[in-house]
Amino acid sequence: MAESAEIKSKQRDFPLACVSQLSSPSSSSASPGIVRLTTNALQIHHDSHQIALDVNLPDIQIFRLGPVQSVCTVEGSDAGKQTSYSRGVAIQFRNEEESEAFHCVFQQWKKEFNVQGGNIMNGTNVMTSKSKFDEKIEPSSAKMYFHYYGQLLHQQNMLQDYVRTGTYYAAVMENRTDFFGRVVVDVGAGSGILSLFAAQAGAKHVYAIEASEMAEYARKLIAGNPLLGQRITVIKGRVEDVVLPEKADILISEPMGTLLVNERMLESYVIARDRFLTRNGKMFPTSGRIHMAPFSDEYLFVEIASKGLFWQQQNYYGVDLTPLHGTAYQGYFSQPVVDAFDPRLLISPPMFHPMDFTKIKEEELYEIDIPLRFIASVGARVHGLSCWFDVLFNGSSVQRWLTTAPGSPVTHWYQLRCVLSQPIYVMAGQEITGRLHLIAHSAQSYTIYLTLSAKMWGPGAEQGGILQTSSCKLDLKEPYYRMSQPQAYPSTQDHQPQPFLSTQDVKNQSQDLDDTEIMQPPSPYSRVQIDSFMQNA
Ligand SMILES: C[S@@+](CC[C@H](N)C(=O)[O-])C[C@H]1O[C@@H](n2cnc3c(N)ncnc32)[C@H](O)[C@@H]1O
Repeated sequence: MAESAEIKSKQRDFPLACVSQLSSPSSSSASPGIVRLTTNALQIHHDSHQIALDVNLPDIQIFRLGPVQSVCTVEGSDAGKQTSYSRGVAIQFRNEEESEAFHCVFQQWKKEFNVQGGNIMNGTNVMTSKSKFDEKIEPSSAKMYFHYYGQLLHQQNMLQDYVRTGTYYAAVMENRTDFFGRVVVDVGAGSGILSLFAAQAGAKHVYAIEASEMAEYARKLIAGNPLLGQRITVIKGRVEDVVLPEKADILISEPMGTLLVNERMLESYVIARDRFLTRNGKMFPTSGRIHMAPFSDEYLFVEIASKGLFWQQQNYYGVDLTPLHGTAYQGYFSQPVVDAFDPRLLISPPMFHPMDFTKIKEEELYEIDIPLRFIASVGARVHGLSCWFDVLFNGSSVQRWLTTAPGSPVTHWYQLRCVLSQPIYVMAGQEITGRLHLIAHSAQSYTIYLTLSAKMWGPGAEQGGILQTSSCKLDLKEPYYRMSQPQAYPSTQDHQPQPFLSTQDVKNQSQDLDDTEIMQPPSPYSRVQIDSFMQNA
């Protein structure tokens, strides 16, 4: 690609020896048109269509140059000019426009990274002004969060969720046209798997942004797949902070946490959209929905209520524990339960709260207020609200859903249930109203406020009945993980979400499963007419 050329900076007399390999300036996977530069002591010398850069340390910064006339690299040190460098790059542009375009990007980058006198002051690609991420998130939370994702075992856990990873693969491959020849940004790339999928689908270039130490492993994985890897650039940093040299045609990401919003990574996805995506660019996933329905599960309720019994001992080694019983009891009910439950536990058709990732504002994710209204299909004690989510890949060729609904193939997200310490009773046909109010907190999660109400029939019904209301406050950051083995549901790859199976499907599956694989016996109160859900869903 690059031709040998003798280039000399007119500003400084650079001893440039020329080589003919564009990829020479960096150790790994430079692509045509991209120069990777190590940048701790970067200087730029610009003379019309020529640039020379001194580069020293191995922090990598990337400039997408567009077509360049020639690129030369040089090894050595410019001791006579009081500048030392281990490697230098000289770039000659074909015309003034290309040169100007490069300089615009370079000046913006210098400003954002506080590069003074050719040196990056903080030595990394982190902005010195307080980042949007730091304004919202406690440093201790962020540290633990990125430490978690920096470990291969946790990335493996996600990769081994075949419903998840398989759906992403299918969504990308079935919509190759959305990736072919396009610039892609992988938001929170982790191991780099989605970047590699995008490259398989023919992406022109993929920027894989990853904040944790996993970025190093991603580089390794990508370097080990050179045919794809030559079109992928891993950038270690947070999407709130890194600067990209060009806009993306499509974003790909897996930013979903429990209840869709846990981890608050959706906000980073939206920030990435505003920072990197071209107007009318695509997002994979494109939108999501939080689904909710009241459930009845006596076994779960008794299990949680019993946990606090320990604190009812009046003689624990001579100590009366009962003063803490109330606090412990409430504490157990403040943990949302994460498990895969039988959809027959639902007592009404679900409702959902939609989110369009292409339009939603980041601030709208700080507080999510959902009014609730259900009609009970059966008479039962309502023990709380169950929640799950799905996301849509709205491809140009195929619309593919990834669902985490109860009764669908189990994912590593399972489902989430908020359990009331005071259940309410409803009759079939009765209206249940309430509110699910999620307030984001600085530990990358949400406080959940749930209220469910129903009007009791019977005495007083003529006046509108007696209102039963039950409320609870939960911390999404502190769930009670109650999962057993994943259930052996057959994997479906249908294009539409199937939040519910028919009653017959559920029966058939129960017969297919070993007893040990069934999560819990159905609640005696779970006489749900699932077929009616299908009609209403
Ligand atoms: C759920 S994992 C998904 C990883 C990978 N994309 C996949 O599908 O297997 C999310 C990844 O995003 C990274 N991440 C989260 N917030 C980020 C941010 N603000 N900037 C960059 N990376 C982030 C995490 O470190 C983590 O590796």
